[in-house]
Amino acid sequence: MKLIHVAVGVIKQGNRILLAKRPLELHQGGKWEFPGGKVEQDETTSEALIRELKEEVNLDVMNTSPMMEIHHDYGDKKVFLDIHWVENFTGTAQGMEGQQVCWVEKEDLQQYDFPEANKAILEKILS
Ligand SMILES: Nc1nc2c([nH]c(=O)n2[C@H]2C[C@H](O)[C@@H](COP(=O)(O)OP(=O)(O)OP(=O)(O)O)O2)c(=O)[nH]1
Ligand SMILES: [Mg+2]
Repeated sequence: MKLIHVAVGVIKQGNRILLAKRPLELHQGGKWEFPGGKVEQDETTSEALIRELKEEVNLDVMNTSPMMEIHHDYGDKKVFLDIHWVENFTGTAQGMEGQQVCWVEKEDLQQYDFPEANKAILEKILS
């Protein structure tokens, strides 16, 4: 099975984290995610994340810093999530692909339905 390298951003503003809802037709559709997307050839994770966050949520990101890496097998798809913190950015978050986005207080994150692989990310954010 193909392994997909995904750049994922935990975007932080004060005590809040940005979430986006995955469109229903996509893999893991209908669940909440930390915005991001596939890393293309010849791109670093940070470059991919900066590109994706502009495309998906219209944020201009200055830099990112590595947070954790997760390998997960969904059965129909294997992912390598390369997760970075994003704290330096400008702009107002909006769902550029029609998806819902929202800023959520850290303490309220557990009320949202995430893909299975995200459990460890939540633990890290709350630790
Ligand atoms: N962006 C993001 N993806 C996640 C998270 N958790 C998680 O398991 N994933 C998985 C779901 C998808 O299989 C994959 C992300 O793929 P993607 O966003 O680049 O691709 P996509 O499904 O939107 O498809 P595409 O149209 O961009 O090709 O990683 C998360 O928190 N954020
Ligand atoms: Mg995406």
